[in-house]
Amino acid sequence: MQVWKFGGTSVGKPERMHSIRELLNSDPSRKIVVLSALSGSTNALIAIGEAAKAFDDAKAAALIEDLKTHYGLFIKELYATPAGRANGQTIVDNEFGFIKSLVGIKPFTIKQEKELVAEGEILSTKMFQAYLEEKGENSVLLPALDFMRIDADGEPELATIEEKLVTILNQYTDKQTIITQGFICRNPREEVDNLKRGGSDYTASLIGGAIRADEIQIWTDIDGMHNNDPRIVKRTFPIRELTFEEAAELAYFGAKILHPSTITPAKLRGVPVRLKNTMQPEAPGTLIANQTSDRDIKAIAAKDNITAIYIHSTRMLNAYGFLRRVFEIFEKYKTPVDMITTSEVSVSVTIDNSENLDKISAELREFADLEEHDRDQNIICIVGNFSADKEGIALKVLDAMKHIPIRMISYGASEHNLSLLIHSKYKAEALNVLNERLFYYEDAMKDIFTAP
Ligand SMILES: Nc1ncnc2c1ncn2[C@@H]1O[C@H](COP(=O)(O)OP(=O)(O)O)[C@@H](O)[C@H]1O
Ligand SMILES: N[C@@H](CC(=O)OP(=O)(O)O)C(=O)O
Repeated sequence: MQVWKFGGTSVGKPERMHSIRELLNSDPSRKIVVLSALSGSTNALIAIGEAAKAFDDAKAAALIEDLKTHYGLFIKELYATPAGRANGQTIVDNEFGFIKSLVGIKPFTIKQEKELVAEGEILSTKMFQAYLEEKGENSVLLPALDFMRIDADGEPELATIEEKLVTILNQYTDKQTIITQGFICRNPREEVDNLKRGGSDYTASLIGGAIRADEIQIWTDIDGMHNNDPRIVKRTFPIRELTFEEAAELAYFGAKILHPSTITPAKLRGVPVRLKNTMQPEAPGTLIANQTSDRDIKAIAAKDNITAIYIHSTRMLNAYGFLRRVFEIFEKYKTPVDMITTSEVSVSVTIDNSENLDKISAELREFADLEEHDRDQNIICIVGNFSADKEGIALKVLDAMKHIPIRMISYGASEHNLSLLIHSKYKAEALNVLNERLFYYEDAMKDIFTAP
């Protein structure tokens, strides 16, 4: 069995949903199909929630009407028959009736907000299942809220997911296609919750891991993971193969095509992940698996909104226990640290969640001196096979960056990652100069020095 996930752009237009059906039928394997909300819907639902929170009923009602109109037009093109359209209209009327009732609850709490945001995936999957039914396909809609669980820390409970899903799937052995929602889940209080923005990729990987799928395919609007951010850099190309470790580093450090946690369940259960393009299905895409390929430097990614914290020990040389005390504070505030550099008396760290920064700083000041934090920083992450015997990689990176001020460097923690901290104003320049130096320079040199 395979798990195929289609993102917001892949379900965002009626004709795209038609293409998904064709894609599903062009491959004989049984599949669990994970769908995101129509592109733009999650943002629109969040905006409705913001208006409700602010007691701005008129604004909330207007935003709801706009979104409902969008869905009304969508279903007109999605279905071919009057019966199909009537079915689609019932789905839209029911879900928007529910959305209105949610927004009417005062005060509008986080519980209602999560139920509201979940409506994006509920609508897309119900509409798609009704479309497959109209076409007489052998499919069923399986609510993710029946099996997708997170714990009190927001972490998915893989064992529970596996147990519930396997039991449910046993009832549908005759179904060729099983549709479910990405992103949404239940928390330990049984409330509707979610896996955070972009979380449908994670759903697909959790399902793929839970059922030990043959393959997980993430279908999106680009022909695989590119060697650099195509929104910022012009000359990028798709990478054919990545190891789980390389893909995890890229996703964590900003390659938007994958949710940062996607790789973990797939890697745990050894399920390969393939990134494919809905608009160009014949393109090979990117295969993420255990194998390595020989190119040393694979790709570059950038993570935004980073804050750097510079901590100096007041006890000076040979103080032990200092790092433990520092990291206990970050642990206490559940704030992950991305980059770390140390000297004998100082440690610098970066974080991307600065929600508790004031409290963290106050506790650090009890035993350390802090410099002023550097906000609006960017981590540039170069990913590849950097095993200890490889020469010259850092030289190439630093050569490319010679005109850009570097605040921190992290190299050697993993064999797959070299990270640099720079101010975000240099991000586009850094991605572009690294792209030219790391991926095109040698070829350009060959052209210059090879006699025609
Ligand atoms: N290194 C990269 N390789 C490929 N795409 C990337 C990369 N970095 C950023 N992206 C962006 O990720 C987008 C796909 O992710 P996303 O919008 O979340 O898709 P979906 O809606 O299908 O989940 C691409 O359109 C591309 O602009
Ligand atoms: N709808 C969610 C989940 C998601 O993963 O979307 P996408 O597959 O379009 O990134 C979001 O917008 O965050």
